[in-house]
Amino acid sequence: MKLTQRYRPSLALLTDMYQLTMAQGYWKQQRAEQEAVFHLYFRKNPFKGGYTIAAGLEDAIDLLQNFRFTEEDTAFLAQVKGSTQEPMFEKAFLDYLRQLKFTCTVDAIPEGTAVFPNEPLLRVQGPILQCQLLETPLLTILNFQTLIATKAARMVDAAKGDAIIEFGMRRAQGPDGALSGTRAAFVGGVGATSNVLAGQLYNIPLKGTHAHSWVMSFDDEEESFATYASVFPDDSVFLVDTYNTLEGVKKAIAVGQKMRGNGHELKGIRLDSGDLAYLSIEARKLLDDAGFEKVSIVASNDLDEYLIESLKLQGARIDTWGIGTKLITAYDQPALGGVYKLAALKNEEGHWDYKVKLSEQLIKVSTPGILQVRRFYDNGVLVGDMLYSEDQGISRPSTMVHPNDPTQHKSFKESCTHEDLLVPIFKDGQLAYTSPSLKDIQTRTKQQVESLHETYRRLLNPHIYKVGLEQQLHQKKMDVIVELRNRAD
Ligand SMILES: Nc1ncnc2c1ncn2[C@@H]1O[C@H](COP(=O)(O)OP(=O)(O)OP(=O)(O)O)[C@@H](O)[C@H]1O
Ligand SMILES: O=P(O)(O)OC[C@H]1O[C@H](OP(=O)(O)OP(=O)(O)O)[C@H](O)[C@@H]1O
Ligand SMILES: O=C(O)c1cccnc1
Repeated sequence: MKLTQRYRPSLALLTDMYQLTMAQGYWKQQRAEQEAVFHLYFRKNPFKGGYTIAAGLEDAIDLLQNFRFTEEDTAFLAQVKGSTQEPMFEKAFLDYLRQLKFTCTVDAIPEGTAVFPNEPLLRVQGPILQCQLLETPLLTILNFQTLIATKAARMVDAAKGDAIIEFGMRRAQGPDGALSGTRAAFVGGVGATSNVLAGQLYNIPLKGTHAHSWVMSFDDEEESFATYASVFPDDSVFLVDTYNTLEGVKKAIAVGQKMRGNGHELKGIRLDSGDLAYLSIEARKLLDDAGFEKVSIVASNDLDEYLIESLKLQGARIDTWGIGTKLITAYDQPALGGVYKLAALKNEEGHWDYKVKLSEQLIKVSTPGILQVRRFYDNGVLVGDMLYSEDQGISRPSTMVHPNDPTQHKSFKESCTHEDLLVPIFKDGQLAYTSPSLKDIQTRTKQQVESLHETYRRLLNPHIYKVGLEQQLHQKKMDVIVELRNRAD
């Protein structure tokens, strides 16, 4: 189900107040329709990782498609007061908002694509007033989902083909954190969720076991398993650690034998405490010795990609990883830090003026232009991304300049293929894109991660993937920086 169906048909007020005050400023200056280009990008991969997985575009599209100010929205804005108790917004401006139609052209990198710092995930071109209002909602959607999809992809990569179930709702940052977090976790590659509403809204497979309370509500642990099995004879995964884990496993086996006698098979056991390597190895022995080789071992308890990697190295016999807190809260990085920056503005002669936000450090100076990302592949493996401006084109197709050290260049072999990553989403306000199914997006994530060299995938000190600037773009950026610095002096 779409974002606007979930909350309200118009999400135009889902923005920061300053976007609206600036909007009124542009309108008053008769600059509301001045053509602008903004880019949404982040500056650092999250979790000290080597890559990021783009997510959230489908929700962003829904928001843009339904972008309009209703009577109710402008009525609310009409009664917002400034410090002198006068209305903040003029009636004529609110009338303007009321008749505003979304007319921007939007290009974006499809969900499930591996993306890197400083490249635009999304580009908005259109009247500056509209572009400006969209900054906050686009960031709120794309920052969070991209963050969670990346966390999930890292866990999926560490699990090396084992299933992951997302268990995070109870620890999520509120109901929307749980819903869009579960969606993004699925984009990142988890196979199922315990979140029933997300299952309904996004068609994500539902899975679950039972809690300690079930076992504790009986006088006898074995009876609790047997009773659960009588209710779900073909879908029983017993939580065995309420009292003594290995004794719990033996009781699960005893119930499994009775189930087998009735023509049913125990599906699994879950470990939720203690040394998960030792206990899973011992549990596996007990299960195998009793003829339950196919019973899977689910583990949970504050897991993340590092623990998955470590437990695997320790020889843990875990088949399915149940992950809650550290996935849904993006532990230990609570925000992606994506930004949305003005990059070009059309002047009165109809030419683009390039815009940059200066900073002491070159890495933090935004890249101006109407940017596109050209990705180069060597035999299907990603080898580098070149930012170029669509109005300038590309002068030296196979060489790019290091973004923070112009003395360094990177060249691509003649045999490399390439692809431009930003694809048309809206043309002059009209939708020009069909979102793939969530399952197809998940498949894309898997293929993208697999096409990254393993040095970018390792958890500790991964290699830095190269994102450079096309020659003319680099030159133009330097010219603009020099001009701005001269003006500022
Ligand atoms: N073999 C292991 N190597 C590294 N970490 C492990 C191993 N086994 C379990 N862990 C992790 O260590 C942490 C231990 O958690 P904790 O201190 O809560 O202990 P516990 O066994 O869960 O105790 P409690 O019964 O209080 O829940 C968890 O994050 C768990 O996933
Ligand atoms: O550990 P997480 O990655 O966050 O995964 C979710 C946790 O939620 C449940 O525990 P909770 O303590 O809420 O209840 P329970 O252990 O009594 O079932 C479950 O047993 C997991 O341990
Ligand atoms: O089904 C489970 O085992 C489950 C669901 C939510 C949280 N922890 C565990």
